[in-house]
Amino acid sequence: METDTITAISTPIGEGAIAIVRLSGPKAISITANVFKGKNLGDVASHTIHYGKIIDPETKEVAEEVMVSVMRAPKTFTREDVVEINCHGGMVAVNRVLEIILSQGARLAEPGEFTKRAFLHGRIDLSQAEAVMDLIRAKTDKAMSVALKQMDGRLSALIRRLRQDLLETVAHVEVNIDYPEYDDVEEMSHDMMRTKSKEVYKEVVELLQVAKQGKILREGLATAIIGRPNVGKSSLMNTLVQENKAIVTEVPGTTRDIIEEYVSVRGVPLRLVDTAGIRETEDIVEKIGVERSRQVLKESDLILFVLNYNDVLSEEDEKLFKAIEGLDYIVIINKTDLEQKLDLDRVYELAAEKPIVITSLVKEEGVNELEEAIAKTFFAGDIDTGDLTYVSNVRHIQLLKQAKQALEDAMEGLELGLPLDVVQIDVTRTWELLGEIIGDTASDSLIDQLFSQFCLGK
Ligand SMILES: Nc1nc2c(c(=O)[nH]1)N(C=O)[C@@H](CNc1ccc(C(=O)N[C@@H](CCC(=O)O)C(=O)O)cc1)CN2
Ligand SMILES: Nc1nc2c(ncn2[C@@H]2O[C@H](COP(=O)(O)OP(=O)(O)OP(=O)(O)O)[C@@H](O)[C@H]2O)c(=O)[nH]1
Repeated sequence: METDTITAISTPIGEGAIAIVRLSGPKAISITANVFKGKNLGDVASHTIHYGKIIDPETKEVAEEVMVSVMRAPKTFTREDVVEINCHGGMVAVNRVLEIILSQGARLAEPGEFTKRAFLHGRIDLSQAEAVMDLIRAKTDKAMSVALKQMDGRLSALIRRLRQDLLETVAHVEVNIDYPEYDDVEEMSHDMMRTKSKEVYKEVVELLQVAKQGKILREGLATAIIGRPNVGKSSLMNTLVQENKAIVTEVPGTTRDIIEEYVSVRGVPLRLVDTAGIRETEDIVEKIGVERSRQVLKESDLILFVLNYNDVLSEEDEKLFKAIEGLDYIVIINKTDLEQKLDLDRVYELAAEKPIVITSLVKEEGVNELEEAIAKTFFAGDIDTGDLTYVSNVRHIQLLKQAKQALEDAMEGLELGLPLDVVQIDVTRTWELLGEIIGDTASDSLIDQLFSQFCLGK
């Protein structure tokens, strides 16, 4: 059965200068040629662009004035024939072209289907495809550089090398199982398995060590600003936003509007989530109690707890300290331009080892110190996306954790002197888990699910 030719609008919905209808598949060129008035697209060289008009096959009228790019397999995004019709921006014109293309036998692409074809045809692996999505969603420079490196195949190359090592070990052991009469082979295999497992283990642990940072760079730290009424929470939010504004996204929620402000503090993306829920944290403890407040606040990666220098420590403040015990938080003592009423000794006692920053937001004092404290909470020193391979995707982190466990099992088995064919099960399992990251051992349903999260037209 011939592969379908798929099509979609690959530019964002709404008005723009130009909008692109993309086609991929064996009939991409002939379908377009059927409705294109201009050069015969069947004859043009690959990777060339042509001016012409799209003709409505029913009315024979000109539907759009366009530029058409023709790219022939296999050197294309999907490794199939690809055509891109550049239309005038505006939804009516592009939709009309899309409908005409659909009427000629192309089918509407599913979300992520172009990228999925690139994956199925081996141009990119699964982790690279996921990085394409990350790149689109990147909110800060650092997040983008992590995604670009993953797209480049850096993580893939590392994973492939580890899998190759494991495979060789397993192959070695297989030989041993086939020829059990040679004692020294048994011992050699044992040693090799131990050495290799340890080596791979070390690299998996290293990947996981920076993964927390990778995830932060990719998703941003969900940050809550809490404190009693009037302590300066909004002022703090405004200060951080004005100084570090990255991108504002308004996500119209179904029940209520959530406004997310992304700020980049020394390269650390903070997602300041300003929801009704979090704004209410001022009296959240009163309303729902310490334990439940804690459950709510646990959703945040970072809590900025603001206190008033000009007011005594209240029972409410003490309760808030209880609610955030053990979470990542920074205490901000604000309004230091006013008279001291706050019992600082008590604050230091309650905050224990957590960073405390003194600010006067009206005077713009202490903001630098606060930014430094934020950066230091998650990254020792400056963030360097240079040489490290950051795993940032939750799915990859999950798989690496499982691989780490399987390797621990293997190493324990070796210590206990279990037979090699038993230990080998754990090593093979590690090999499979790592393969899932790049898609070599991923199931069809997982692949479908991952690509369906992509945007339409990508
Ligand atoms: N117009 C347009 N712009 C775009 C894209 C696109 O599909 N169309 N891209 C879509 O994301 C991105 C570019 N990514 C691409 C990645 C690979 C190939 C590609 O054809 N690769 C071939 C060979 C390339 C060559 O060496 O000539 C290959 O790897 O075999 C094309 C685009 C961003 N800009
Ligand atoms: N003197 C002084 N006033 C400040 C400082 N920071 C904020 N304020 C003032 O304190 C008042 C309350 O500040 P907000 O930022 O609205 O405080 P909030 O915690 O968001 O208040 P609620 O929304 O009521 O919970 C405003 O009048 C601010 O101008 C400061 O460092 N010194």
